[in-house]
Amino acid sequence: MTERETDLQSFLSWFQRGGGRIDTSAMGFCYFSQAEGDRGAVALKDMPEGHVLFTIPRSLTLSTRNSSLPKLLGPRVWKEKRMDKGWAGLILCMMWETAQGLSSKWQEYLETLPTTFETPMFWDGIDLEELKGTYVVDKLGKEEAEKTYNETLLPVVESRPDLFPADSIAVHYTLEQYHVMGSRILSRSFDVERWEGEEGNETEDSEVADTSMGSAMDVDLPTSSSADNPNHEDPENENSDDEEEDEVDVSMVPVADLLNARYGTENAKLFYEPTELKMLTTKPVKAGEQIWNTYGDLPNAKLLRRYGHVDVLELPGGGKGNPGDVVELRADLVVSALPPTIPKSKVQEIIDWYLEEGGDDVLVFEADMELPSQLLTLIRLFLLSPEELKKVQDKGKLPKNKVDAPLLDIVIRALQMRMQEYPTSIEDDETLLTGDLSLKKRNAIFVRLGEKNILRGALQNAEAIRSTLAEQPSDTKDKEKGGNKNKRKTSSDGPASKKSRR
Ligand SMILES: C[S@@+](CC[C@H](N)C(=O)[O-])C[C@H]1O[C@@H](n2cnc3c(N)ncnc32)[C@H](O)[C@@H]1O
Repeated sequence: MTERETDLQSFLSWFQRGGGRIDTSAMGFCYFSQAEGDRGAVALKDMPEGHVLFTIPRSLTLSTRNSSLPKLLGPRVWKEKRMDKGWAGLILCMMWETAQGLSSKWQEYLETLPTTFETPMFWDGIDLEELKGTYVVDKLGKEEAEKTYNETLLPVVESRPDLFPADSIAVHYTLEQYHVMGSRILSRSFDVERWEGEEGNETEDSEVADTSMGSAMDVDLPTSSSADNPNHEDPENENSDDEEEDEVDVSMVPVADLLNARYGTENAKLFYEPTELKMLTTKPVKAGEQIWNTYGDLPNAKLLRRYGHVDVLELPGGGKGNPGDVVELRADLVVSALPPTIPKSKVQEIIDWYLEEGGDDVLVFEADMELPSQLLTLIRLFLLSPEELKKVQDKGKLPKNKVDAPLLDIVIRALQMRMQEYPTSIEDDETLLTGDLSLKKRNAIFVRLGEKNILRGALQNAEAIRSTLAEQPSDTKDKEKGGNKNKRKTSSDGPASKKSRR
């Protein structure tokens, strides 16, 4: 047995001693290549849907509810110091539990968690250059994380030398450790819904545990596999709804976090019960297949940013990539693509009104290459006459999609400008992928190539609609709505009710 295998075995023994149960006749853990996720689980026999692969006592999950640190600091201080907001509290608990060494209940678990990551958060400037054109770097949230560390976490640590001895600060409570713990949470935590009446829900402790902002994987009610508990976004970038925060504990869930995920392959999911969590198969699984959890079939940009890997599958239209890819187009780029004849003051007024009405500041193109309806709506607003615009504003309703040549010209210009944000072409990237590449570079190329392919498809779609319109008699041109009568499609859903959370 290699050293890594021995470590994994001793971790699994710890798990079982703590009350965790694994059906070892049905499932085993093994090592894949790093590009394929390192550790993972495989089925040892055929299993039907609903087979219990393993169970985890709630007491073995690591959260601000289960760690003793919040109680030692005191619930009032915990809240006052904003340890109940975002992930700072859980990060501090994980740091503190690590510092406790053998006396921490989770020592063996914490020792198995990664200390290095393939996520761009840890890349140097040269590697980050490979992501130019994607919005990944803008969303890393490194500065925000550093601010939270310096302004929120460190003052707590320095205020209680009895809990955080001075000589341990430089070892366990550093900024580097803060990023490591944050990355562990980002890539491995679960939103675990509280069970009604669970200890602490009505007591002072429940206030202590009211913390959560984001996590990696879903947990479902035992009775409903469709009742998704949607993932929050990362804490380093976004705020989540307080209501949702009240209902879940962001938790590190030993063993459940050993499962990898790949687009469209989920065959197991975590369900919660009053005292334990259960990993069940969600479809029949054959012996030898990998057990896949779901991370939500995310686009490669998000997978890379959160988890440090990308999904590369055969695509229906040929080539390889992630069918869940998307590309984002910022509304300010749409504004830059407008004809100079539209006065700046009008542009600003329209943008302000559009955002107030719930329009999105980022327009998302998906792999189906459809033109997002919000994009069409936004551009239409700029093309309305002052009278039409006033009518729309008086009604307080965004206009319906109407696709015509002036609108498509702007769409095409915006897409071309977006494409120019990438320093390399699609052909460059395809050639690069045939060579010998570092994992980081390969992953970055798949992210940007997936986005560019969508942009190219959307551009071709827009050009095709424009040509179809040009061929039509002039009296029918303006009547086309949303491209329905054209072969190529535009998206038909209305504007989102919330601004995008980036
Ligand atoms: C929840 S953990 C899964 C267990 C992990 N493989 C391990 O060795 O501990 C998530 C991490 O696994 C890796 N991973 C998961 N799915 C993957 C995939 N399809 N391809 C490559 N890496 C994957 C990524 O590094 C990700 O951050």
